[in-house]
Amino acid sequence: MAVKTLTPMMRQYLEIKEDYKDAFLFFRLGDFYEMFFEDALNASQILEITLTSRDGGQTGKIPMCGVPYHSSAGYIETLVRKGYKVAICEQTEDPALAKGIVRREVIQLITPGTLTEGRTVGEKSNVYIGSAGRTGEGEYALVRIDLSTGEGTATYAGRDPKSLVSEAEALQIREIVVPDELYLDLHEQAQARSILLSIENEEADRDWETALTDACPAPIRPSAARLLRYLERTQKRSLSHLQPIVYREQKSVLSIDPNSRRNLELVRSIRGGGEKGSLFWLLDETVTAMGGRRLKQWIHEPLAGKDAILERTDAVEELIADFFVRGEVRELLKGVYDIERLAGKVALGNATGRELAQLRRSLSQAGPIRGSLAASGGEKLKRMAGSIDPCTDVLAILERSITDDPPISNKEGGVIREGYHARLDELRDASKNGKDWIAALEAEERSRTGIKSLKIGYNRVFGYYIEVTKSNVHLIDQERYERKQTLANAERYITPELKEKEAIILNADEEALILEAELFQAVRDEVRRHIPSIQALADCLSTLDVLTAFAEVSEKYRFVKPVFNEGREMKIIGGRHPVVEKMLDDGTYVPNDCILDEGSNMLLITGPNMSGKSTYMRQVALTVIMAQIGCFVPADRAELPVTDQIFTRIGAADDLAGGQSTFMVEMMESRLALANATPDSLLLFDEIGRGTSTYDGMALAQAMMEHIHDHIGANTLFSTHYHELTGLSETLGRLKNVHVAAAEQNGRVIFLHKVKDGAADKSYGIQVAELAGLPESVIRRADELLGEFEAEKPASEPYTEPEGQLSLFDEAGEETDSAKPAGSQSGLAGEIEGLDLLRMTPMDAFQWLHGMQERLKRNGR
Ligand SMILES: Nc1ncnc2c1ncn2[C@@H]1O[C@H](COP(=O)(O)OP(=O)(O)OP(=O)(O)O)[C@@H](O)[C@H]1O
Repeated sequence: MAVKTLTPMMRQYLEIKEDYKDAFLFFRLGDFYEMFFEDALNASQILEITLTSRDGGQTGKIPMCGVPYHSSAGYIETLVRKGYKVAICEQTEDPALAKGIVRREVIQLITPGTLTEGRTVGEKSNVYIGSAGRTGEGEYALVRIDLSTGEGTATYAGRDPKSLVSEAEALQIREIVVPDELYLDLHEQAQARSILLSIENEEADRDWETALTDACPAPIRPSAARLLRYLERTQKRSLSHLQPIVYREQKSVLSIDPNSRRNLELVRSIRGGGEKGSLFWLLDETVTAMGGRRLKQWIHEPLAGKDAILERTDAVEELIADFFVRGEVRELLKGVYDIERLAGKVALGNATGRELAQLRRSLSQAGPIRGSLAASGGEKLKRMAGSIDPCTDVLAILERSITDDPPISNKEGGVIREGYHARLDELRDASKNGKDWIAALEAEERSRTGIKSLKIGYNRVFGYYIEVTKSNVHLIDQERYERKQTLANAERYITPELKEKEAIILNADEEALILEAELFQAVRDEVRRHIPSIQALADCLSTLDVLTAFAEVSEKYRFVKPVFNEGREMKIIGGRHPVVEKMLDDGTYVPNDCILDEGSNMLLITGPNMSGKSTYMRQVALTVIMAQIGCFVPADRAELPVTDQIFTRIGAADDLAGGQSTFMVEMMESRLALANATPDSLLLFDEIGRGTSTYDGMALAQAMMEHIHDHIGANTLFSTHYHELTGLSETLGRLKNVHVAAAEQNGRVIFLHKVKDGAADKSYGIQVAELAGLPESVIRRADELLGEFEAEKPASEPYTEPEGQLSLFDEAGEETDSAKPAGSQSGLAGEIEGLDLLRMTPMDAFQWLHGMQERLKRNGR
């Protein structure tokens, strides 16, 4: 484009746009933000606003669209939510004083990871911006910061792009800042998960001591530095509320891989995707937004150290015991606003008078909360009381300076309290006296002239005026009144005294507004100096909120305090799935025990479809997680080890977004578990291998169980429909069979949901299908076919006699007669034994099987 031929303003636009090519440039023009060229074409479509054009000088018409300044927030949010960036370009000098074109600058770049306000910024959710880098060792470092609250954490996140991006997704990161060289590596994965990648190659030159906690390892630091640089560059505001970034050492938390978090429905349910039905939903009895966010963080990162866990569970126990203190604390907490975000707003410079009043109200609750905890009998609660600093300095400043009920916006004044500043009081007095004088004048003029309808009004153009209807004009003193404006049926006048008072009032008002803005700014700056203590208080109160919520739910749902042992034994008596139990809501949930010990730490769970196998497995995982976030657990009694990692392979949440097939996801999750699990881990495998052919599936399932048994030794729950696998308990010493019981009544299956020792005897597949309402004809036919299959199959074939089937895989083979296929196939076992499976491809195996089948057919003839 021939830039020279453009108007000067469009040249200014293009110069600024040059630096923000990847963003929508909101260019301030009077009361509008305008967009031009491509931006206008795209935004008009996305935002469904009218596309117009503007004269661009010799270039002709330029596409343009705009949104009013006052309602811009919603439009900005829409664009950012959709993954775009918006650069806000303001006029940075007074148009009245500008020589030529008004100076304009981008004052903020709003991106998906830095959107701190708006409808869609959930109160109880964090908005994280992340930053990734690669360490010398080839591992990814992942740092995240919530700009609205100032908190930041850092971790290592695996070695491949997929694990990094899915970890970022699990950590609710919406945008990842990366250096150039990582962009291509991560691009595809990030796009699949709707995470924006932004490039930043420079590092911030902030004081590093304050940006990171000491524990943060050196390889992570460059990622943090780039993130801070990006924030400095895009926000162009004070970031003084950013707290030191805390390093999350993998060992200190119970690690749950992203798929497992999803599968276990920790913060979101799989069906529907909302919070309802998740563990968070069940436990969230917090009363502050900060508490809600803290609870989510805890659920994301349960603890893995006994002492740290006991700090929490002991406090919960004390809060349960002290009903009175708990009630009082919860009541007081209800008066606490989101001080963490309020502190963020103070730092970012956009806290209003009303928000400072909210901060004041919140701080005023801290003292009583501390008092209440201190008066309780509990040792932990007393200790918590000691760590609450109610920020009395800040409270005193706010009490002195801010009015009781400031208006939503600061524009009209009314924020600074009377008595706070002598000059402001004087000005307000002057204005008030002037207004009183005018009110008196109105009364006086009415009685003097006898015109009842005479009134004194005000508008911006003419200032104060005396208005008299036309029919009364003859009654006034024409000498004293100067006519200023004529309306349809009234005349407006001024008098010299009125103008004199007007000058006093307007000057006083104007000066008062300016002074008030200055005073407010000073108060805000003063508060800003105390941000670290406000954040410390926010930290204490959010923790307290979550602990009291734990006490509430634990009492309400009859949870018990878990006992942690030093070993790996797990003894859950009368355990329940807390969410399913709540959903049933009729007391029909059937509690079950789960005992894993030295002798048997692997359970192979069989039972009909719908009997409750997967619910049972999930309840064990949830019990472990609840215990390790410091909550009580849904059981009559629970003795638990401290688990270091949980891996699950539970169906339902297939990674279609990531472009994986069901079976592939299953295998990848299994690989993750087998590669990373330790003896202290908990593994849950729900129907492994069902995504492929029966033999493949069964073979994989058995091989995995053997591997876990022989090489990992972790507590493991394995559910299966392959009854053939139940014989494995004979060879794997620590594997125990259990089944979820069902009964049959009049040909119909009845689910008992009770977990019992031993393997299930029947699968009831067809009965369950009948329950699901499959057409009767199909059910009848299936029954018929089942009868045929069972009758046709020789004793040695799968499905009829578990032991027989199993022996096909049995190394020894010759132990049972049934292992030897009948008659002429007597060499089969030997041949199978001779196969070098590790060197065979699936195709080889298939061909071998095919050949074998051909032989059998020939022999049969
Ligand atoms: N202990 C229990 N008490 C009461 N109801 C239960 C219990 N366990 C499970 N249920 C109910 O049974 C339903 C099916 O449970 P679940 O999905 O765990 O079965 P499953 O055996 O894994 O089934 P499938 O093999 O078909 O996947 C659950 O939705 C729940 O409503």
